[in-house]
Formats: sequence, C-alpha cells, structure tokens
Amino acid sequence: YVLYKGTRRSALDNIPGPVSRSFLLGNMGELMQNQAGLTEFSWKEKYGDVIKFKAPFGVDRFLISDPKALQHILQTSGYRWSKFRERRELSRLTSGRGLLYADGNAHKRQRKVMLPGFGTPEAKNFLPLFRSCAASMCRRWSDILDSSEGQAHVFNIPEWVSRATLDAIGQAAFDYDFGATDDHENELGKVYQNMFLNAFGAPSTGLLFSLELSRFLPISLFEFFNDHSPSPRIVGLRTVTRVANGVAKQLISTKADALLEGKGKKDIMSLLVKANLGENPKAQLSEEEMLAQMRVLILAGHETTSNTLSWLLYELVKDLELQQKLRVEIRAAEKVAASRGDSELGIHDLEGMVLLSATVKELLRFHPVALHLFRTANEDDVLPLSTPITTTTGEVLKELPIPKGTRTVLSIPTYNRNKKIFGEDADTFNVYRWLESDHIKRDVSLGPFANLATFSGGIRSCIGWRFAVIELQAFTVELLSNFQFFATPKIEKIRREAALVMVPTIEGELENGSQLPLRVTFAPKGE
Ligand code: HEM
Repeated sequence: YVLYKGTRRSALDNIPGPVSRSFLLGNMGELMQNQAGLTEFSWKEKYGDVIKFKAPFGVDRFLISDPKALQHILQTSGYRWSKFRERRELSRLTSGRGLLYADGNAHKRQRKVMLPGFGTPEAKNFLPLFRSCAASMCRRWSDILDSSEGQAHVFNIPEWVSRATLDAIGQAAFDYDFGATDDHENELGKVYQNMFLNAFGAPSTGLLFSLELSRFLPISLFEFFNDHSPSPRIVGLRTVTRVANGVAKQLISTKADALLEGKGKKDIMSLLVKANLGENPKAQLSEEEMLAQMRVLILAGHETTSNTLSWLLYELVKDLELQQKLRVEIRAAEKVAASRGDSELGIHDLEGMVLLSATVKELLRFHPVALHLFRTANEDDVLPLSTPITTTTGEVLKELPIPKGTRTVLSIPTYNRNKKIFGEDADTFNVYRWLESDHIKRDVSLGPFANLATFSGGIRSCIGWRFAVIELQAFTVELLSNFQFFATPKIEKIRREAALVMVPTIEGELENGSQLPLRVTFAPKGE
C-alpha cells in the first residue's frame, strides 16, 4: 500500500505544505498534539488555504480551509464525501450508531426523523428552560458566595457549566431532569464529566499511530477490539455507554407509555418514540439507533455548549470593559421587560441585544470547540477554490482535481480566521467586527450561523445550532446579570486543549481535567 501510494503520481503532488520529520507519524503529531489550532494557523500563514501534509507512512493528506472548497465538500457534494472510517468508529464508541455515525441513506433517514424537533420555534420555546437551568446554577453560586469571606469565591467554571448544560439538554431533549447541578453524585453527570478530555486529550504518539493503522483492519475486527480493549480511555467510553443506555432505555419506555395514554410531550425523544409507533418505516429508528440518539444528543449538545461558555468567560475576564458593557445592555433590557410587567427577558429582548448577539458570534468564530471535520472523497472530484494555489513548481491552480480516496482534514478554526472574510484583525477577539457594516465579507455562504464553519455546513451540519445559540445567550444573560468575573493568576497558564472538542486546561495540570478557575463576586444591581 505504502509503495503504491508513494510511487503513484497525482495532480496533488506539488501542493505546498510542511516537511514531514517522521515516516511513521508524518505531521500528525504536530497537528494533533499541539494546542488547538496553533499548528494549522502557522501552516496557513506559510502555505495558504489548501495544505499538503503527511499522514503516517508518508501518505499525503490535505488540510483545507479554503471557503469555496469547504462549501463544495460540505454542501454541494451531498454524501459524495464521507467521514473517515476510523473516525466513524470513534463516533460509534462515544454515541453508538446514531446520527454522528450514520452515512448515506441511513443518515438521511435518521436526520429526517430528528429534524422536526430542531426548528426555530422549537428552539425559541426552550428559552425559559435554558434560563431556569442557568438560574439553578446561579442560585448555588449565590449560596456559596453568601457564606464566603468578602462574598467572593473562586469557581472552576467548566465543572459547573458542564453540569448545568447537561441538565439543559436533559430537559430540552428528553424532558428529563438529570439533576446534575444540584447533585454532584449524579451518575450520568459523573460519567460525562471530563469524558472528552479523558478519552481524547493529549493523544500519545502510539495512540495517533494506532488510530491510523486501524483503518486497515476489517471493520468488524476494529469494533471487536474496541468492545474488549483494556485501554483506560476505551474502558471509560464503555462505562459512559452502559450508564447512558440504562437511562435511555428507561426514558424510552416511560415515553412510549405516556404516548399510548395520550400524554405525550414535545421533547425530542418523545418525537422519536412517536415516529416509531407510526406506520412509516422510512420515519423509524431501530432500537439500537434510538438509544444511540440519546447519547448523540448528550454528546453533541452538552460539552460543546459548556466549553463554549467557559471560553466566553475566559474572554470576558480579559476584557472587563466588554463584560461591563454587556451588563449595561442586560440591565437596560431588564428595565424594558419590567416596564412591560415581565420579570424575565423573552426571546424578542434577546434578539434586540446587539452587543450580546455580536459577542456570541465572535465567541463561536474565535473559539469553535469542534475543531476538525475528516472527509474522504468517495469518487473523483474537482474542488473549486476561492484563492488559487501556486504549486511548488510555480503552476497556478484555480481548481483542484481530487482523486477518489483522497483524505482531507477540514480546519474549522482556520476558516473562521480567514482575513478576506473576517477582516485583517481575524486573529484577535473583537466583538465589534459584527457591528461594523463593512468589516465582514460574505462572498461564500458556508455554515448555518453567521457564515461560520463552527457548526459545519450542508447535510451534516449541526442539527442543534439554534439550541446552542439561544442557550449561550440565556446563560450569558443570567451569569452576567448576577455576577462579576475576574481572572486569577492561573489565567496565564490556560491551554486550548484539543480533545476532539476544545477544552480549557492548565499548563502542566492535565490530570486535573478541564480547568478555568475564575474569581466570582455579586454583580452590583441597578447599573
Ligand atoms: C456551541 C455548540 C455546538 C457546536 C460548536 C456544535 C458543532 C457541531 C459540528 C461541527 C457538527 C458536525 C460534526 C461532524 O460532521 O462530524 C455538529 C453536528 C451535530 N450537532 Fe452540534 N454543535 C453544538 C451544539 C449542539 C447542540 C446543542 C446539539 C443538540 C441539541 C447538537 C447536536 C448535533 C448533532 C445531532 C449533530 C450531528 C448532525 C448530523 O450528522 O447530521 N449540537 N455539531
């Protein structure tokens, strides 16, 4: 295979990219073991938006952030580009054969069954629920502050927001209260805490190498290996599966009973159960798929939002002026709501808060917690390019012929920092870019939200992006309305840890899990 790959000539041979220092690992170490995004940002500066690098055994792979090329792979080509087989196996391990794993017709069927639960009205209806989950966490913090010296306390933010967002997804998706914010012994809350970091954080050279090798194994052998491996990382994932499947089975049977008694609810799980009780086989899921969807929703909808929230607070303690301006905007909206006789902000209030909206956009641009999408071309293809590539032999390519089987890594953070789209200051966190009419160019439309790649794009784009945006807004309002956040000395040592999602950790303290210690005090009322 290596000889075949090494000697075959391809139109892609002369695409510029970094030199590989290791035949066995290629450039994979630099890409996957460094802090999130750092390697690809520096490659982009040197080589552009399409970069050839080496995977193990000297095999070529491509890192792509060119807008038109991404648009083609994610939107135009449907199922002609598939996820890497070994990455799908990671999805099976973390969430079963649900939406994240499924491909082709199976994916189409599953997505069709799930979509009705994720529209704009459904997401907007969840605002009070998101607010109440955020408020529960704020009440716990207030109790702690009340009994702390000087009414100030250092909270490890990810630990708390992870539980609150688990409760939010539990109630929105399953109408089920995991009680994770109040009960730190909650089993589901415990197994999901630091799951990504424990399973995928700081991947060793051996791990990266064996993941690459595994793609040559027959899939049944690979699955058998993972179902029996004694590796602590995989044992941890199997524990999550056992605990989550137990809760899912219980939930499905409760919901089926409720539906039969005519007491069905509108949560997503109830919709799935209802579809399965119907006659149409094209709108049904197998029992395995049904259990998997619950894990998909917890996995895809919980750590993503909670880590994004942690990164928001990280930015706000570095820019106290922005924190204060947001609080002023919240107070003004609270006043308007109060004058209407409402004690809480509604969806229209949130929609009218321009600084909040700009901050959420900038947060999702600058800290996209899902970093990479891995796609293989299932057939020969031609990629359109926004920026022509000058090859190492001086040829200028306006489009890129792609042979079947080409493996690509689509870089979300690099696209999100494209200077031609987001402005010359794309490498800095600047919420005001969203408030200036000329700052952002929208020549190519990519993702479902703010033209970002953060939620991917096309037929496999994030199904829960509307939930995520409203949940982020609701939590931001609740947190800033109640508290002020300040940096602690550890802020200088925060790392953007790449663990499938981007997790804050402290330099040299990876074994302590996700960490962002911030000093919290009550926010003055009446600003
Ligand atoms: C800031 C928060 C979020 C981010 C950054 C995010 C990002 C993403 C990305 C990049 C994908 C594509 C993954 C791939 O193709 O491999 C994805 C897929 C998905 N997301 Fe999200 N997501 C977020 C929140 C949510 C929420 C709240 C939910 C559920 C309520 C959710 C449910 C899903 C599902 C089910 C998929 C699979 C879609 C499919 O393959 O058809 N996500 N998300």
